[in-house]
Amino acid sequence: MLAVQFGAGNIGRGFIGALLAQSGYEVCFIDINDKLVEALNQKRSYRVVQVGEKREELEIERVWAINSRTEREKVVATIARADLVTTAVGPNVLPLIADLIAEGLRKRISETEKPLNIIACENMIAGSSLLREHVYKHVTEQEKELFSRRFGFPDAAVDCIVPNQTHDDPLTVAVEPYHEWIVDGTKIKGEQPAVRGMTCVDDLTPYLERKLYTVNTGHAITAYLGYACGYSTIKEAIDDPYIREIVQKALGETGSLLIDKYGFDPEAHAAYITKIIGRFQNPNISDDVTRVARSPIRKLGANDRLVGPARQLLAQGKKPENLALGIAAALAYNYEGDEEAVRLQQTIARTGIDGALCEYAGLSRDEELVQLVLEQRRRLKEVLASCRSHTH
Ligand SMILES: NC(=O)c1ccc[n+]([C@@H]2O[C@H](COP(=O)([O-])OP(=O)(O)OC[C@H]3O[C@@H](n4cnc5c(N)ncnc54)[C@H](O)[C@@H]3O)[C@@H](O)[C@H]2O)c1
Ligand SMILES: O=P(O)(O)OC[C@@H](O)[C@@H](O)[C@H](O)[C@H](O)CO
Repeated sequence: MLAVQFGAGNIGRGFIGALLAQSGYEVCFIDINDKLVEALNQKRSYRVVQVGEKREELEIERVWAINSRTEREKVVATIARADLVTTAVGPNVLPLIADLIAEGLRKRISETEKPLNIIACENMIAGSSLLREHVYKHVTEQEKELFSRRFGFPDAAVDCIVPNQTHDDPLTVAVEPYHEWIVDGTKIKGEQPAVRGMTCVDDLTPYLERKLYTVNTGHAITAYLGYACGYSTIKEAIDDPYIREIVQKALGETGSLLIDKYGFDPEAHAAYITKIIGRFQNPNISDDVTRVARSPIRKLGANDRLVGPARQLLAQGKKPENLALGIAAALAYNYEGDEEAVRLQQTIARTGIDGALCEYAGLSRDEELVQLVLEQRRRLKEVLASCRSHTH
């Protein structure tokens, strides 16, 4: 069995590629990073280190790579004979790989009738559906019909914290021991892929929203408040009782939404939140706040981890003050090493906070959430004055 994994980065190697290889797939990584591609082809294996209470090392074998910048034909031919295609490249990159996938699927149709599933493992709502839309921009109406019968684009939720790596060996990747991979089983074409650790469900939305609006909401607020308070890592930030309290309250807000919408058991959900905060505190992982805070414009998107739940709560007549504080902190994110942060600050300088929320979060100036965020900006100043890094 052959799996094609777009993205040989942190989650690509540390989680998706590792599970695929452990399930008996030969894994072909597609990436544009010359160093990674060369190293994978030279070594044909890499090490995954699970760092929890216990440390466990796994050698991931039968892997190789193709550089999609220089070897397009090879990528197309490999997709044509693959048994599964997955991606972990970042939501903004999905449109950039769509033409290559379309070409690969076109070639496949000329060679075999076997169905194929393409699963985008990105932190977003309906990532595979979005990838399908982009792929369909590169095919004819007639091809679309055949593609729809033959190729599945099941959406997925993936959860495993994989920080930026700092080993001498460019392929070794340290990951947390926790992981979850849930796929929309109703959109799979042909047989369900046999992947260890992957669960197929009939209704993905509750799982996807639970993950994005708990793990990623909490993570983002920790990162933006942590950055504002001068912390470097997620652990340092969440260990500040002031920040932890706000994160806990924000997750109480998203929790009330999720319990209401999907009927999750309140006690089980409270335990889920506790577990997640414990994951942020993992002493064996050093996760930079700037990794978790990356791409603030994407993270301020209308359905993303901050604005998505905040808008839904307001529609229910609730006032998500802590989410709004998180949004205010995201808007204050001015890290110069992040291209989106720089653009966000330029937009704010030109149009104000409300202008930026209209442009990036799809809000209108008179919307309640905009007012709430403006109010919470004042509270942000108090937080900065009270957090431990400033009081010590
Ligand atoms: N790291 C995590 O903890 C984690 C967990 C769950 C989900 N995710 C999601 O997985 C995705 C990737 O995150 P990551 O942390 O692994 O990022 P990363 O930057 O470590 O990896 C992304 C990889 O994609 C490659 N890439 C970029 N453009 C490409 C292109 N045009 N074609 C092929 N490859 C290309 C990069 O070179 C890089 O190796 C994101 O959507 C992220 O939200 C990450
Ligand atoms: O990958 P992003 O930029 O959407 O979000 C940053 C982190 O919150 C994210 O990568 C988490 O580590 C991951 O989603 C945990 O499952």
